[in-house]
Amino acid sequence: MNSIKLKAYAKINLGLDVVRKREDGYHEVRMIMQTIGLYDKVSILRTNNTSITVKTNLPYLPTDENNLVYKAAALIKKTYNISQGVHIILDKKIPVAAGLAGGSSNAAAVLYGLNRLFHLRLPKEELLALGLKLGADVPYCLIRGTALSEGIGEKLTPLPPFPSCYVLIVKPGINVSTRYVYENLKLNEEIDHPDIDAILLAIKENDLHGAVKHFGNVLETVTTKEYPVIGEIKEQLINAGAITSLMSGSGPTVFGLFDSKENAERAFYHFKTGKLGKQVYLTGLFQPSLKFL
Ligand SMILES: C[C@](O)(CO)[C@H](O)COP(=O)(O)OP(=O)(O)OC[C@H]1O[C@@H](n2ccc(N)nc2=O)[C@H](O)[C@@H]1O
Ligand SMILES: Nc1ncnc2c1ncn2[C@@H]1O[C@H](COP(=O)(O)OP(=O)(O)OP(=O)(O)O)[C@@H](O)[C@H]1O
Repeated sequence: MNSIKLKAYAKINLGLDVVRKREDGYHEVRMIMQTIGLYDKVSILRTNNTSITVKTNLPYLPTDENNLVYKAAALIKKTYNISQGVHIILDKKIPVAAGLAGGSSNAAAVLYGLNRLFHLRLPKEELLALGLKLGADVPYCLIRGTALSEGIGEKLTPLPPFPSCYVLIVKPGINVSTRYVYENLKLNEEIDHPDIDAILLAIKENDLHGAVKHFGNVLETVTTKEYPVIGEIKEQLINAGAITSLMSGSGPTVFGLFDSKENAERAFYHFKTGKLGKQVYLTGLFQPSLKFL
């Protein structure tokens, strides 16, 4: 095999709670993760030289060692002493710096792909550990589906599939750095913590409406203050018939879940033709039948 083509899916956080700040600056989290149908295409080709080259459809993305796919390939090459080079073609559709783990998902695809291409036969634990070196969301992006994520994102517990629904993604035209959001989070008594255990219970009972009642993201306390557009999108999603609306990850993307196709399509049209959403996608949940790991 000389090449491999993969789909790298985006995630949303159905619940995001921060338990405490660790001494190293990272935060201990409890999150419910969900893969959605929006994906980037990642093609990896073995070459006749020793270098890593990256090509992407987005001119503003780095193609050097600052791209997470480059980092993932370099990590594999160095760790397993591989001299052969690779060329990676990245066709991006997932909004960048959006809270949808686009870069992390691309990196996970490269780890998985190179494990296959170079016949490394790495055990799951080893791939997950390599993933964590690249970013807190990368291990989850290898597992995919519905999962509980704890620690800084490395303690993963697969969950039963979240009940089926429509997902509307609305990203306003602002960029938010994950690091900035965590650094500015104030964990005081005023913070409203989502009830992650109640969401877990509802998922086990396949209770869509029961689950969404408990959704919440503590990182909104940082971003909605600074960017009121996030709150406006959340409100408009509810007015358009969403059964819940929430910011994903560190934002600024907001998602709405719908139990009716008609409402979801009407809301899609509303945001597509409106001013608040720069990038708008109507998709669904993605439950992989074939897991990366
Ligand atoms: C916001 C989420 O996307 C939710 O899924 C993740 O918690 C962030 O995952 P990520 O973007 O893969 O995070 P990394 O690339 O490892 O870290 C980016 C920055 O976020 C902060 N960070 C990240 C994860 C975490 N549990 N605590 C943190 O404080 C750190 O300051 C770090 O400098
Ligand atoms: N393959 C990649 N795809 C997207 N961004 C990348 C990639 N490699 C490096 N980056 C850089 O990483 C930054 C964050 O990108 P990304 O799209 O992964 O953020 P995110 O969706 O907020 O991730 P998360 O939800 O994990 O916080 C961007 O500023 C971008 O320049």
